[in-house]
Amino acid sequence: MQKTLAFFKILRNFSVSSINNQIKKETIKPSQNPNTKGPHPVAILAVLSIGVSAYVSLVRHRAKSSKEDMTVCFILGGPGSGKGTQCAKLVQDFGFVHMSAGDLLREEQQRSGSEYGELIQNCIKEGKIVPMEVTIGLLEKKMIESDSNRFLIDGFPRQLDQALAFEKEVVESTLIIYLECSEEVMLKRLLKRGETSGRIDDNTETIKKRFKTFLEHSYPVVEHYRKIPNKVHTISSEDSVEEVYAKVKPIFTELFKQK
Ligand SMILES: Nc1ncnc2c1ncn2[C@@H]1O[C@H](COP(=O)(O)OP(=O)(O)OP(=O)(O)O)[C@@H](O)[C@H]1O
Ligand SMILES: O=c1ccn([C@@H]2O[C@H](COP(=O)(O)O)[C@@H](O)[C@H]2O)c(=O)[nH]1
Repeated sequence: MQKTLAFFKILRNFSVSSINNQIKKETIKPSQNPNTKGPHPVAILAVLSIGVSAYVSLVRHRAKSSKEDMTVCFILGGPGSGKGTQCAKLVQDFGFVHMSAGDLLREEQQRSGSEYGELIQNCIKEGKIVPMEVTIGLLEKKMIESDSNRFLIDGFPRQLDQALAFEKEVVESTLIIYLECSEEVMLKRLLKRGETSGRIDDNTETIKKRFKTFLEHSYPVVEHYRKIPNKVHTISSEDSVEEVYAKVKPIFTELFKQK
């Protein structure tokens, strides 16, 4: 069952309080850490209540999926390379659940009461990467809540340590699509999108920072997976949406023929 979601690890890890604890571990000195004397009763209650609903989802999910059925694909590429656009088409043709890490973070940022709102907003504005405990927690939650066994993870992992953590703690990826696009084309697309998107990072200053972060931190993820034969499918995404999809679609047709 290695390829199946590590459900019990998820139950162990997944909960807002769990994310809190992991982040607090990084920021609270041991002498200040209230957890050193054991979990706070409120934390136990939170874990229990979240755990019950997660367990219900788990039972529903497990009934529908087995490890052999799980398909988890990372859709990677620079900002504006067309990841979300291609994912939308794959959802229609192959019934994937599309999980955009950026969208999940923006939702969490806007969720009233989120204690990560400010952190996420600052990272997005500066084109920086949000700590992986937050992102992986949100991805896990969405996977647990879903009844599907086909997932497209768009724009994650953003960094090699995220890739390693996700594959160890959650599930191994099936394949990776890397959409290759020049900065010139991506900049043009993002500025056009910025006319209507309302996104705080679709502006020249932030886009330049996002390009830098991509090259320094995210591209090494692609290079890492390229060491595994046939794992990464590199597709030029400079052509029209339909032309790009004509290269993407057969990869999945072939994949599901084998499954
Ligand atoms: N092949 C294409 N040709 C022309 N425009 C495209 C193409 N693919 C996507 N676009 C447009 O470019 C913009 C960025 O596309 P999309 O949101 O899919 O990229 P992304 O890689 O998901 O971006 P981000 O990482 O910033 O979320 C959108 O406005 C989209 O309509
Ligand atoms: O795994 C992730 C995904 C995204 N971010 C942050 O969000 C913005 C926007 O991401 P898009 O994929 O372009 O929607 C990105 O620049 C990061 O700041 C992240 O930290 N981790």
